[in-house]
Amino acid sequence: MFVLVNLKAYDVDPVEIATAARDVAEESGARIGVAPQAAHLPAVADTGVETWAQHVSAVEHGSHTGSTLAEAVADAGASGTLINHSEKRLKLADIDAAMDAAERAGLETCVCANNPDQVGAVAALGPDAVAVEPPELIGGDVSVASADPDIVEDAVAAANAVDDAVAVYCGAGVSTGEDVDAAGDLGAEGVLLASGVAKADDPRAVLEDLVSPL
Ligand SMILES: O=C[C@H](O)COP(=O)(O)O
Repeated sequence: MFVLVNLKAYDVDPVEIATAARDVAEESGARIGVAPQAAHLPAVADTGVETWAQHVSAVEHGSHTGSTLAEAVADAGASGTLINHSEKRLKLADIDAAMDAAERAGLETCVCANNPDQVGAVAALGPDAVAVEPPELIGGDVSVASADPDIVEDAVAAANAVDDAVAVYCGAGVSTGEDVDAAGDLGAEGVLLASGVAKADDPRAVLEDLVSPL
């Protein structure tokens, strides 16, 4: 199971969380990634943790002020990127172009989707992974695996029907090892989470708990 921690725009110390994630990954052998703000990518990558971008734009080098260029993200130390997060949604054509940009830059891709139908649609574009996240559960206290297990199983089925090489992650409300375990039981190969770590008093303890069943 991959545990991918998205720091969104939370008021956190990204290096402190990245350092904790690196240590917990090393101690447990679990795969943990951290996706900070784009400006924090180099500092987070310098800790040695697996570093992801939260977004890349559907652009190449050129006159694209304000964009997040995939090549710049890779130069900053990221090895992967989220695309189409529920809080940064794109049109299908732009998801496709952002994936092209990520692949051009050598970034692993995880395309987010709200439901199994969208999972099937974006799986057809050939990302490395898709992450299903019901928007109404994002930021809440109840894990998607408990609140809506069917959506995870249906997302796995939808992705497999299109391309069984595409890994399926799930997210929203994940904050404990029990949640990670339940997600795995439903067929997910990873979890995408944010507030459970970013808003915790002790992020390292949460990370330790998250990987405890792995
Ligand atoms: O990127 C992470 C997801 O939106 C889940 O966020 P959450 O763990 O705060 O529910």
